[in-house]
Amino acid sequence: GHIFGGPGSGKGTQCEKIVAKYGYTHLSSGDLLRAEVASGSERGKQLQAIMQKGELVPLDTVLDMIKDAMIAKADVSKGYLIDGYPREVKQGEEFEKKIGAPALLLYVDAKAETMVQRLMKRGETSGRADDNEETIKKRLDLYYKATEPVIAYYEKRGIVRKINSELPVDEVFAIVVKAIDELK
Ligand SMILES: Nc1nc2c(ncn2[C@@H]2O[C@H](COP(=O)(O)OP(=O)(O)OP(=O)(O)O)[C@@H](O)[C@H]2O)c(=O)[nH]1
Ligand SMILES: O=c1ccn([C@@H]2O[C@H](COP(=O)(O)OP(=O)(O)O)[C@@H](O)[C@H]2O)c(=O)[nH]1
Ligand SMILES: [Mg+2]
Repeated sequence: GHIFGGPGSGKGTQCEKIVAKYGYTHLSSGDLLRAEVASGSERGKQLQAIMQKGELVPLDTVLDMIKDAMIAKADVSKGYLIDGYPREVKQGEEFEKKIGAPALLLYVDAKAETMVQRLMKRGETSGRADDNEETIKKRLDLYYKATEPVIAYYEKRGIVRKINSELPVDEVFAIVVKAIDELK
């Protein structure tokens, strides 16, 4: 399945707990991109510039990275948990064409104000170049403009489970567990 939500909504936090309980293969598109940046490659340098501005990396680049990572884990995987993807409707369409439809979309939802607060706090220690006020604002704008419409696309298939991530982490996780177990 996919886990979906705005910047700082708690995707990464919930993914860690889901992986510990269910053993799914966690693939975060943001983490894959940051790994490429950390490698110091030419492509990494281009990605770094885009991410620092809070813009979206071209669709094919991200999809290829996810696909390669899925293939690399295919023989040991109990299922995939894809974090922070798709970021726009077109990406969702391409994912379905090249890989397949997700079984579930966990939509962790928090208020804009909450997300900004969490990211500012995370920025004190994360070392992430995009956890600063200016970039956070751009990531949020882009989220509402380009990413949120993805929900409507999947809602038509009845696979969206919306979860209020304003609650404490463990309460959010209890709802996540229910959504996953209902599916099994
Ligand atoms: N109160 C509360 N805080 C949370 C919850 N989930 C995450 N946080 C805090 O919010 C911050 C951001 O959470 P992440 O899990 O990194 O958010 P993310 O959605 O992965 O964000 P990106 O990496 O920017 O995509 C973290 O530093 C957490 O401590 C939650 O359910 N409740
Ligand atoms: O599928 C993706 C995932 C991430 N990004 C880029 O990577 C950054 C960080 O993404 P992440 O999911 O880690 O954090 P979020 O934007 O949700 O705070 C984004 O702002 C984008 O620039 C992207 O372009 N496509
Ligand atoms: Mg994250």
